[in-house]
Amino acid sequence: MNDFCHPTTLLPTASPASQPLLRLEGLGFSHQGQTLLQAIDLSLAARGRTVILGPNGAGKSLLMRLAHGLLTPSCGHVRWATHESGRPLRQAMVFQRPVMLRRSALANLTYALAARGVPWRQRRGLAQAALTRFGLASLADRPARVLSGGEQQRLALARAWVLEPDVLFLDEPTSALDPASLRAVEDAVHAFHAQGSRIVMTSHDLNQARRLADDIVFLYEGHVIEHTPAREFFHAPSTQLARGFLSGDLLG
Ligand SMILES: Nc1ncnc2c1ncn2[C@@H]1O[C@H](COP(=O)(O)OP(=O)(O)OP(=O)(O)O)[C@@H](O)[C@H]1O
Repeated sequence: MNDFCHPTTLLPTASPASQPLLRLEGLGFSHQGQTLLQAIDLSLAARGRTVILGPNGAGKSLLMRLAHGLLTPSCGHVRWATHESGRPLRQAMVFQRPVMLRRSALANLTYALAARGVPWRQRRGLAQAALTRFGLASLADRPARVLSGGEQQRLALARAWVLEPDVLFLDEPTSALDPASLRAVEDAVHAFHAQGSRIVMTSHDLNQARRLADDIVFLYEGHVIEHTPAREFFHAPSTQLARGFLSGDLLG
């Protein structure tokens, strides 16, 4: 048992749809006796684009992985709303370094559709439409793993696109991309948002956060220091830590 939180179990119990989309309650994560995230209480509204900011090692990726269910919290609760029908929300995640199957670009998408239970007759058409949407139609038969970094990131976005996620997590999706690829990713974020996906992402690019965010979660040393509308965060951060971070004084 950790000494930084009360013993508890993960209860990913669905909340009524009228509740916030996601609630993190007393969330903590420790590893080998080291506390990496502590007492995270966070509520995300049903719509919008949240950008998680903070210095290197603050716990941004950990927070997203816990929310997405890739990691189990040491304590606290992750509570997702559901659809009115009771069906769980569909989630997808795009990583800094795309994880591609050893198959063609097209097959990476049809495989994801199969895993989602989409009938095989529909898979190829949906996959081709998504490749076209992301400017990858001419690369459909190329092995996904030989694509360039920017192409792979667009393929990862296309793979998320075909799954029509209610929630899309993006973990530093544009680091190591050139300006054109960065622009393509940001356009995709707008497109996902416009078609109803809830966006939760991390970034080290403050200009990108200004362009994309509706609200900012500012993390420091495993704690949520601020969660405020983006305009407020950038114009009048309420903590010294956030001011230091924005002025470049706070190094990771
Ligand atoms: N699965 C894991 N198990 C144990 N420790 C982890 C795990 N993932 C990350 N950590 C550790 O947790 C701390 C926070 O890592 P995290 O990747 O969340 O930081 P970050 O804020 O995303 O940093 P960066 O901006 O450098 O990507 C680091 O010390 C890291 O080594």
